[in-house]
Amino acid sequence: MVQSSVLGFPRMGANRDLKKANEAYWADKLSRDELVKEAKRLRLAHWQIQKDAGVDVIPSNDFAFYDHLLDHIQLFNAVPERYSSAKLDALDEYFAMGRGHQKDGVDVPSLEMVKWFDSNYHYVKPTLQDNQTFTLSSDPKPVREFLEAKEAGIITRPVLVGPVSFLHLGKADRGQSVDPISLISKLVPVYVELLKKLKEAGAETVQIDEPILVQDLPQKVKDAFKPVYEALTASGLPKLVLATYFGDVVHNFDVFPALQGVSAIHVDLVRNPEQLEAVVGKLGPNQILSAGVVDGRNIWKTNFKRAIETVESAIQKLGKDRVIVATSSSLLHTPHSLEAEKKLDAEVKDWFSFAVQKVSEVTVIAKAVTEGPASVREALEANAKSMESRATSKRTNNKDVKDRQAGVKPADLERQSPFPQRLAAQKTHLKLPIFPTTTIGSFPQTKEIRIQRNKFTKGEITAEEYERFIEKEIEEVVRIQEELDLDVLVHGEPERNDMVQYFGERLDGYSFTTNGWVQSYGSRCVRPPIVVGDISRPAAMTVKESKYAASISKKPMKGMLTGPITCLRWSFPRDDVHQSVQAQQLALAIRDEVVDLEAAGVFVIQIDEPALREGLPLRAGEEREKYLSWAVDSFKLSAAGVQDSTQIHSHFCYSEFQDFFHAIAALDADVLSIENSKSDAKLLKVFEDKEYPRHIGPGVYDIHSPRVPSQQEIEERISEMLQWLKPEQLWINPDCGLKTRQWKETKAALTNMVNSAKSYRQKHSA
Ligand SMILES: CN1c2c(nc(N)[nH]c2=O)NC[C@@H]1CNc1ccc(C(=O)N[C@@H](CCC(=O)N[C@@H](CCC(=O)N[C@@H](CCC(=O)O)C(=O)O)C(=O)O)C(=O)O)cc1
Ligand SMILES: N[C@@H](CCS)C(=O)O
Ligand SMILES: [Zn+2]
Repeated sequence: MVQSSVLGFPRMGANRDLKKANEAYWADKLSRDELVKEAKRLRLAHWQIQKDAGVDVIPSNDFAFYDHLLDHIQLFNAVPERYSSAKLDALDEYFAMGRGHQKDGVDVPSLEMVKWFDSNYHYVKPTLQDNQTFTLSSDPKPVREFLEAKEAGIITRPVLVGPVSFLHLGKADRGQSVDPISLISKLVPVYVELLKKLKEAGAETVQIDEPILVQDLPQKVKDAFKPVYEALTASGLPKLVLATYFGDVVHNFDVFPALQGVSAIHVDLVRNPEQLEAVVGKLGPNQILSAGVVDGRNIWKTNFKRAIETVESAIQKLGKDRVIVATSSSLLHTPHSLEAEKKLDAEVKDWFSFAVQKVSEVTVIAKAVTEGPASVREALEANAKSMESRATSKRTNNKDVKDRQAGVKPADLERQSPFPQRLAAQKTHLKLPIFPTTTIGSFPQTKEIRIQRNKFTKGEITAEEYERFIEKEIEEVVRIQEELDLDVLVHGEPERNDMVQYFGERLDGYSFTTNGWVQSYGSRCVRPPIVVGDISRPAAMTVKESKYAASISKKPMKGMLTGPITCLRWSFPRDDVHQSVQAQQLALAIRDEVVDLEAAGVFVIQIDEPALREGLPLRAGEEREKYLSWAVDSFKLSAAGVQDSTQIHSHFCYSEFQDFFHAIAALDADVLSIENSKSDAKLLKVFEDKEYPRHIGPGVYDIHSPRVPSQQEIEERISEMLQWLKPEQLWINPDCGLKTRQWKETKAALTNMVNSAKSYRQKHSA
């Protein structure tokens, strides 16, 4: 019999229940016990969904209050001393690492959070010390949750992040120089102890994720697999299913001999179906293939015919007992259920499948290959109809869009003049001081803003009433920025539910959901819009708000747009057309918006591209360069329609730009704002080394945490930056937008930031 399996289920619940519970707990509106109870309810509900659908292998320990890497940090007592010494309750210590803690005399910033591979999910980086030790927590979460499911009558397969990935995805703490992988021999005994405890609890099999196997790995990391998996596959421990996802493992086949002891290897056959044959050829004589054929990263219905063919071809070589049908990755990256979508157009709804539906898909495919297609004939016929409907839909063939794309010329990608001329024109036009201050766009999205938007969406207030409310918000944000004495103002983005969803809702070729939430980090969720056809802009999207904001202040107003790559990456893209085509369609739509903003009197325009980096193919090489070429072209096409005197900003909220610096430089943006407050300022050295000529605002404080940075702290940060950047180049801004913050901390932090800039201006003129 071919088993069906799910690698992980979304944690938030049908109605973002976990987000609501976490946030209520943080606001002292929910007790610890109530939060714990709610988490248990969600876990049980999610296991039950999978059990009811008939999934054979159901995961546990895929739940996390905040993030699963953070769970492992606490599980192995790899908690940096600044948190453990605060003597907080275990749950509060956990949240302190995730989001910082500034209460009752304890003041600790959060640990660094970075993108989970090429997804829009963020994980907390294991942050390691030179004298790092690991011990197993006294009440290990994976065991606790396994027993919880068992008590409910569900035997699960616990999921762990593997030790090699845990360390390789980590880093040395600030001021430490430890090479994370050198700690492997200290960590492995803790995994062994944990596996023993899981076995004692009744876990026969454990899923151990080693997703780094899809990346290029240094030899020493590859070498670590052998001793690790010898130890973890010793007798008396549960069987291991080693899971990889988001790429192919063929380039790491030299590691496979080290994995001979694991009972199964999971590979992503949605992303890289071509690896199937090679992987099958590399399996040991009894090893099982877990075939990831149901996409954990997108919302399209699985093409059953294609998936069944893939699984059948594995069965032909391995036999039915050595193949498992699985999701390609955890379903963490998909919304909970399509059932909640009452407003979706019926045509496109028929093309989609969210987590709950995907769970059923794995069971249908497993049944089809076990008992034959006749056993699921109805499901196969319905699926074939959906595939046919999508392939022949009018939505995907917009002649006007295609004609415009065909007419794009190389000159459309270039600004009128090189940077020095533009800079001169912008100086005259904008008259900014040295160390100019600005923010990244959004200001706090208060409860009141969300309530009003909700009322508008439900038709409880009119468009006019909502517009008036937004104008009032903009006016207030502008006044506050004037009081703070910022130099380049923003309108605050109060009208935007999300920086991508907002644009998706205004562009033709997109569909959007009412409840299709996906966790981005911690309690924060996004509702990615879905690209269902060719994209075009039926009308201006942001001009009204930016024009209004510009009209009520004498200071320069920065217009705020989301760039083509970010719009694409943070949407669910089409899988029937290359992403470069979708990006160019988006670029043309945004170009029109940029030109309209300039015509409306907005002469500083920021085109955010925070997703540019996460789109990088995971391995270096030709694919990466191809991606960067079309991605950079899309950005340039979106930005180049303006005069020299109009200043184009771009924003990236990450600091890992070394490996594609040439692409950042090629964007030719006049000003870049980047995340930097939580990384080593010496990362900025690359700007000096490469003699980067344009202006840069490395974030001077972290916006993910409610913590207020002191003026001294910000000045120290600026001083570090000035080791690598020229004063004339440096802008002073936070790491990212302020939408997740409260006003109180926002004003306090920006006051300190503006004062720091002023202090530097004085030092500079002295
Ligand atoms: C900058 N980042 C973004 C990423 N991806 C995006 N798509 N967008 C981003 O901004 N990736 C990287 C980073 C970090 N990520 C995030 C992600 C999400 C948030 C965030 O603040 N999310 C909000 C939801 C935002 C939103 O869409 N809000 C809507 C709906 C609000 C709502 O919940 N309404 C209620 C009713 C009103 C009420 O009573 O409150 C409801 O529907 O029940 C809106 O504003 O209209 C979140 O809350 O998680 C930040 C950074
Ligand atoms: N302009 C956006 C960028 C986020 S990456 C904001 O400020 O929220
Ligand atoms: Zn950002």
